[in-house]
Amino acid sequence: MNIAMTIDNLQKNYGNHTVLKGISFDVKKGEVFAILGVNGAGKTTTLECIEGLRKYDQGVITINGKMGIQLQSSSLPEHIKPMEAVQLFAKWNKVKIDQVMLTTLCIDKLAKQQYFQLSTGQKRRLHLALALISNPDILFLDEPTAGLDVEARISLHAQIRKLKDRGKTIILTSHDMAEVEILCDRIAILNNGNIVFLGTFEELRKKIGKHYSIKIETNQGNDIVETDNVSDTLLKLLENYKQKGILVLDITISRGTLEQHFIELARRNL
Ligand SMILES: Nc1ncnc2c1ncn2[C@@H]1O[C@H](COP(=O)(O)OP(=O)(O)OP(=O)(O)O)[C@@H](O)[C@H]1O
Repeated sequence: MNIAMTIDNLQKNYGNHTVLKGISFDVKKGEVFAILGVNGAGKTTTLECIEGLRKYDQGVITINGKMGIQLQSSSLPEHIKPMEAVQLFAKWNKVKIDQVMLTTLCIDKLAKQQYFQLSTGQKRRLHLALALISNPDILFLDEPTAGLDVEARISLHAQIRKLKDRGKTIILTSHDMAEVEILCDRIAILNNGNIVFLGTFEELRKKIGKHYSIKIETNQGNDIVETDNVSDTLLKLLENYKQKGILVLDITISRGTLEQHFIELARRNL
C-alpha cells in the first residue's frame, strides 16, 4: 500500500461556523506534505481531526501506520526535565529510548534545565523527540519552525529531511512559503473551508500561469513583469524600450516563488 493517509469528505463545524466543507486528499507514504492557508483557514483543525484530538461532523479518515504528533508549546508540566519527559513517553509507548535520535536532536545537552527554562527552539526539538519516541510512520508537525531563529530553522529542516530519508511520512503546516518550497513534495491550500489547490509546486506554477518574473533595469528605472511566455514578453518589452530610446542595462529572469503563487491563488478565490 502506497498511501499513508486518506481523508474523504472531512467536514467540521464550530457551532454554525463551517470550517471544513468536506475536504478530501491522500498523502503518499514517504511524502512531506504541507497544509497551507491564511490564518484561520482550518489547518490546525484539519490536523487535529486527523490526529484524533478533535471530533468532526462528517467524513472518513484512514491512516495506514503509527502516528507521531508534535506537541504544542504549553503541553508539558513546567518543571519536568527533558529526559524525564522522554522517559515518561518511552514508558507510555513501551519502547526503548533511541539514544541516537536524542543525540541528533541535542536533547542530551538539555539535562539540567526544566521545561519552562527551555527556549522556543529547544522546546520544539524536545517536542519532535517526543513525537519520534514511538518510532512512528507518520509524523504531524503543526508549524514546526514558527518562532525559531535561522540556525534552529535550518537544523529542523535537516531533521525533517533525515526523517524523510528514513521513509517517514511527514504532514506539516507552515506560514513560511520558502520553507515549504524546499521541504515539501506536495501541498494542499485551504481557503474558505475548501482545498483550492492540491499538488506539487510545479503543478501550482502551471495552474497559476504567470510563473516567470522578468526584471529589467534601464537608465530610467526598473520594471518587473510577470509572464508565462518569457520570449514573447521580452521581445515586446525590448521593442518598446527601443522605440522610446530607453537603454536596457540588465535583465533577470526568475521563476515565481511559492509565496507569489499563494497570494495569487488567494486573490482569485476571494
Ligand atoms: N475550539 C474552537 N471553537 C470555535 N472556533 C474555533 C475553535 N478552534 C478554531 N476555531 C475557528 O476555526 C477556524 C480555523 O481555525 P484553525 O486554528 O484550524 O485555523 P489555522 O488555519 O490553523 O489558523 P492559524 O494559521 O492562525 O494557526 C478559525 O476561524 C477559528 O477561529
